[in-house]
Amino acid sequence: MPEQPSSPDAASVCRRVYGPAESQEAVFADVCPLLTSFLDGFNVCIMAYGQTGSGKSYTMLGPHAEDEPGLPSGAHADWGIIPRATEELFRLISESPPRSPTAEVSIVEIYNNDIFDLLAKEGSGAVAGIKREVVTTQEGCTEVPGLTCTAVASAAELVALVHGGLQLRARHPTLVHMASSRSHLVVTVTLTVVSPSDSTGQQHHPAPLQGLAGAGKGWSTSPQAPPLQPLPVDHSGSARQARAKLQLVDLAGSECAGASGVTGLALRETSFINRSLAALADVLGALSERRGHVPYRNSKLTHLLQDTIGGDAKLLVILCVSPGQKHVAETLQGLGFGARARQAERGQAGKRPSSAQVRKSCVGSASR
Ligand SMILES: Nc1ncnc2c1ncn2[C@@H]1O[C@H](COP(=O)(O)OP(=O)(O)OP(=O)(O)O)[C@@H](O)[C@H]1O
Repeated sequence: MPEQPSSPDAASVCRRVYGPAESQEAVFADVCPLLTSFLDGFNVCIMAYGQTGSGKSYTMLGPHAEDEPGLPSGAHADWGIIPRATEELFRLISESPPRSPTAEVSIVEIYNNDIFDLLAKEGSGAVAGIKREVVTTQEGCTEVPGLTCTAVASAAELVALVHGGLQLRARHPTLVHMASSRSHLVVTVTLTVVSPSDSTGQQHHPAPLQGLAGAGKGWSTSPQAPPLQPLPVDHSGSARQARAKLQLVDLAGSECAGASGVTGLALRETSFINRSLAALADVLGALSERRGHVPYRNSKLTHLLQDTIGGDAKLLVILCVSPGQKHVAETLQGLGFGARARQAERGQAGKRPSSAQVRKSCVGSASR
């Protein structure tokens, strides 16, 4: 893909197009503000979408992330969004007031429309991808009963867990990509702020996190972050909890079975991948058209991401496209997906309790 949008389509889809020589750092600079939003209490989703082999895993994780034993010390030009976001997140948390949020992480892959918990341990203590289900709670939030959520206190801990999860992720060589990911990877970071009640039993608002980001706003008072009602608030006991969710998603690649030459099991995987990506496009389409019904439950992927792509959440889609002429059909298909994501910016989710506007953005990324 050329450095500048080459067609009205590309120009209208993308907020920003990154050329082949653009650094990981430059891409992350545009992602970074969403971490501030997360710390302000918004649910946030950052996902990479594109055809197989176009650079999604590179963008989200970095090169050979499955081989990297954790977050290396010092600067690393090749780091992808997940290690960079993790590091930035904990930097911001370290600048928070004394009542800082606690962070938990869960890591799942969605393989053939089944959710596997990549942090779950068997009785022997070995990590094994255990199958889970996603449900919608009475409050309208998504939940995965039994999902392993591990408390993390540093970026290194979190990235080490991601590394461990990647060891279990399904991969399969295809004609297009020798190390093709056959599943969607979803890393979920949940921040919890607990605000204790005072001696009268009166409950305070959750501790403002804005000090972290210097925005001067709190979880429930920020004029720049008005739509905070949808945050699940747990009034159990004497403390009040507010949670915000960040989902970092490395999608499996869209794929033309003819081009990738897959057969048998891999062909079945391709079919599930393409169906779930179509379901994601349908959800974005429904959001952009402000339809009353958003078909989140048509696939496990969209059901799992419901809290961070619908309602008042902030979604950032990075489209990875191939610079090769022979991939132009896939590139156009990716731009079509991006256009839906972009249009959803002004849409509303029908099932969310708040009618506040959905805020979404789309960033185009050309892979090298
Ligand atoms: N910007 C880049 N600079 C250098 N190498 C890159 C870049 N983007 C991708 N690559 C390399 O191209 C190859 C394919 O990239 P990657 O694994 O990220 O593709 P993918 O879109 O995740 O593929 P799949 O959907 O099949 O899993 C990898 O070897 C990766 O390191």
